[in-house]
Amino acid sequence: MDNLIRQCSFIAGQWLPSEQLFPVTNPANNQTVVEVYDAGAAGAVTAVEAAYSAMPSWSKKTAQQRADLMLSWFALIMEHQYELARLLTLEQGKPLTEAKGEVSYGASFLQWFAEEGKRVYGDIIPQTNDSQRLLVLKQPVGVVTAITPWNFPNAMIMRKAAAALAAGCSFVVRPDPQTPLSALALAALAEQAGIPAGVFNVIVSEQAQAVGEVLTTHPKVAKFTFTGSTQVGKLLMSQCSQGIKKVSMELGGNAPLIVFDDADLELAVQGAIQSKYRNAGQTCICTNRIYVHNRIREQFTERYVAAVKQLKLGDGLREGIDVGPLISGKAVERMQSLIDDSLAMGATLVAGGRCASKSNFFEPTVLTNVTDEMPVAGEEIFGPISPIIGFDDEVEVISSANAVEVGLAAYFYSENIRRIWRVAEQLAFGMVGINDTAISNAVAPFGGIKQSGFGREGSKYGLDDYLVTKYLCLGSLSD
Ligand SMILES: NC(=O)c1ccc[n+]([C@@H]2O[C@H](COP(=O)([O-])OP(=O)(O)OC[C@H]3O[C@@H](n4cnc5c(N)ncnc54)[C@H](O)[C@@H]3O)[C@@H](O)[C@H]2O)c1
Ligand SMILES: O=C[C@H](O)CS(=O)(=O)O
Repeated sequence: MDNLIRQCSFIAGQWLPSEQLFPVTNPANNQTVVEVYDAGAAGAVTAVEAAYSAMPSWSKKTAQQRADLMLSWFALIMEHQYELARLLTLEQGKPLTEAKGEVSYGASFLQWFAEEGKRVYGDIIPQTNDSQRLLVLKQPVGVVTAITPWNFPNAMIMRKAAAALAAGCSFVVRPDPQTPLSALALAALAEQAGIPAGVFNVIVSEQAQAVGEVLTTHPKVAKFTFTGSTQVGKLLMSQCSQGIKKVSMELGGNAPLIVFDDADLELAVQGAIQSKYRNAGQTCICTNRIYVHNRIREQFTERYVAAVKQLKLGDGLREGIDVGPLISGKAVERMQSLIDDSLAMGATLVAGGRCASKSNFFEPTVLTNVTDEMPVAGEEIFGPISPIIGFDDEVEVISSANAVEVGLAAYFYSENIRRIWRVAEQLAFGMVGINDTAISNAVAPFGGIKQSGFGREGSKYGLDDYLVTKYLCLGSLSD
């Protein structure tokens, strides 16, 4: 067995087995990779208690001492980048090149927040009378719990854990049970790096609701952070309200990609392909709707379809694969119904559109003559389908782009600087890619508005969610 594969939850620096095992399967062949122990709600309680006990000594360390340990962890992750990537592809399916990218992207948050943690400044406020001195302290919020999704089983954890640890908080995460191996491997490397027991804990369990209850309501939890669907985010947010936990939510998206008639067409085609088919379309910021000005729609579609047909579909462990399997048979069925519904409503299938029998491999698909009324435009696809929608007018297309309940990422292509500023300022999204779709970066604030959630991960804003502001009023100082 690879030396980074673990089968037990990591709690208080211990690998804890349990009574119940469940399989982790490879979506490329539905074979069991390994069985893991289900820690259940009891394990979650033990982890929260362990994080609570670890908090005082961890928060008392200097920012430099925490940074040194975080950078040791960073170094071990990068040293084991290939092993971590292979494990990620085995459990999630993405091509190895993408998995390696995810591992280094996740690790970059350790590097970034190791430094940011050393710049958590307070304030001295000019006093309004001579007998008082007014100060502001920033302090760690306390025990942080997290629930993360299967589509980025490494980076979605590191994007939270790095900020929490840098702020002086201890951390408990429950990864999606379809993809727990990456989280457990990260825990093994945290242990090797000398991250103290109880500071970073991983709970593996299929009991989503029961574990979620603990992580959102336990009295010793100060903050909860979630990455996942808007639907589940709403439920978990309501659970957090019982104890008024500090909350951050990274939820669903429905990204428009607008190609204006003054766009660099080749740039737009390549950017749309990258954004649409990364992780087989299973990312929160994947292009979900492609709006193309009618004057260039035929040209764009021809080039785009030709590029889509070049994409290689297959097992992510194989060389030269561009698109891996979807996470499950359920995801395949959803793609098929989105396509069937769209065709029934007048869309045209011009590439792909089916799945190799009894597998999770869904062909990269392109639909044209799509309208905003079709589910494939209104819903988050989370798969390898490109809906192309024509438009004539800038005002009309901005209104269409914004006419969704979510607001995570948006993209557009134009070579006109006046249009760039006009459109960028009117798009109702947390992040906007302009003539580029590779926008994710630890130094930049990642997050959405509307029903895509709140809070920002990465950037100089990323620590705010893990700190509390305390006002000190030092009085009776005058003689
Ligand atoms: N904004 C972001 O940064 C971001 C990143 C990745 C994914 N996402 C979103 O996540 C969704 C896809 O991921 P998913 O299918 O894993 O989402 P999901 O909401 O179904 O699951 C997310 C996590 O929540 C857990 N969960 C599900 N129901 C729960 C419950 N009742 N109580 C406690 N935990 C529960 C799941 O096991 C998983 O670990 C998409 O909507 C995507 O846009 C957003
Ligand atoms: O799926 C959502 C992720 O946040 C995408 S990325 O890893 O930040 O690009």
